[in-house]
Amino acid sequence: MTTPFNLKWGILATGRISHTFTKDILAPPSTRNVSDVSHTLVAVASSSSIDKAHTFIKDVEEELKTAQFQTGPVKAFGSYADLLKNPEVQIVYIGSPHSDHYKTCLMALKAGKHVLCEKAFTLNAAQTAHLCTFAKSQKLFLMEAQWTRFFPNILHLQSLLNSPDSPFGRIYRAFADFSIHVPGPATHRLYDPKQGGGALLDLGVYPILWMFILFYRNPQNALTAPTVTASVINTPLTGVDEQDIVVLKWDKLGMQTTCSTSLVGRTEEWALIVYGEKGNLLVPPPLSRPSSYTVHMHGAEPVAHNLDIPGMGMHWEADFVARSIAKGELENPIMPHQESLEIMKIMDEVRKIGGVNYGELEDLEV
Ligand SMILES: NC(=O)C1=CN([C@@H]2O[C@H](COP(=O)(O)OP(=O)(O)OC[C@H]3O[C@@H](n4cnc5c(N)ncnc54)[C@H](OP(=O)(O)O)[C@@H]3O)[C@@H](O)[C@H]2O)C=CC1
Ligand SMILES: O=C1OC[C@@H](O)[C@H](O)[C@H]1O
Repeated sequence: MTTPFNLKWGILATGRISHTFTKDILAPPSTRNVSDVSHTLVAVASSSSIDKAHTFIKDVEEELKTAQFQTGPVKAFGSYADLLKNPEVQIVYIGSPHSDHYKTCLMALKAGKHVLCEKAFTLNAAQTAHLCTFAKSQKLFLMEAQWTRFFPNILHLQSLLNSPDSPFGRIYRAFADFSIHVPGPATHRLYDPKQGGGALLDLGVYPILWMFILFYRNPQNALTAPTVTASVINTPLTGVDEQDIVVLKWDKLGMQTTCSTSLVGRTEEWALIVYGEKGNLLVPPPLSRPSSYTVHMHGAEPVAHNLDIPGMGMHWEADFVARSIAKGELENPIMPHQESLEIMKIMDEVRKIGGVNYGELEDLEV
């Protein structure tokens, strides 16, 4: 048996999702039948206090100990810049708010680190384009953490729907929705324009990315971006988008898809319905991590397929990142730069229609 490629991670930001991601990547790869790659946590940084980094490490270690997982010595830092000076760190995971992604990605790339950055990648397409070009010029790996794309069953669905012999036949249309119910307060990350708040960047990215999973790569679509129309309602609380309805028209496929998202009135029952000539595909909420999908062929009983997800399921994207880095790839073919850019362009268009902008945070710092 060959030794697995081990990737050494630094975590930037000690919030909710960094915690989930860190626990997932430290679960033994054997728990998900993986043997070619493994992950080590070498450092954690908080932008606000070194105590938060220490607490984060302690909490993760405590939780993993209970499950009898092992971590090695982990260094704590009180600033992102300090962690980036650590030569042991090969890649950073960025779990800060949307408004911080561009600045921190750029800083990490300038420090010579590979980067996996949470969704939404940046505040706008120009920032994404700049990061992708810069990462390539530095020969560094860069990826937006669209983790849902890496679930084995979702990769299976992707190839099924994009195959010339798709069991669903011609697809007529599809509806996807990711809505939750968080009616405030104005200081909440989702409402705060200084953190890149609003439904679209946080949740609306998922219905759009599902349409990319299912349709963008269809051979007949020839990697053509859809045209976009949208309707947006902004919240009186802070002016960011509370509700977005986005219609994507895929001319080469002769179909259109609806993507909706809202911070109030959460999705019930089905989050995605794909209507096909021979049958329908139904996916329950949340679209970030559905626990099953149902195939309902016309004239037959619906068949539910459960997704077996150890932990939260964020390790799968990390495994693919490790494989890319082991091979010297600068982007991963499952989540390539071009798709992040196309999705960001769609969201730019929607924000333009809704008049939502983040002021100087949208500038390009170089
Ligand atoms: N993939 C997924 O399923 C999910 C992804 N996300 C994404 O993760 C990111 C963070 O979300 P989440 O973890 O819920 O957010 P949290 O508010 O829980 O954590 C964000 C962390 O970012 C750091 N930070 C850096 N700059 C700022 C700033 N200006 N204001 C506030 N915090 C800052 C802070 O850590 P410190 O002080 O230590 O630097 C903070 O704890 C977002 O991009 C979001 O879209 C969120 C939830 C689920
Ligand atoms: O990515 C996400 O998925 C789950 C949501 O609850 C969260 O707000 C969002 O950031």
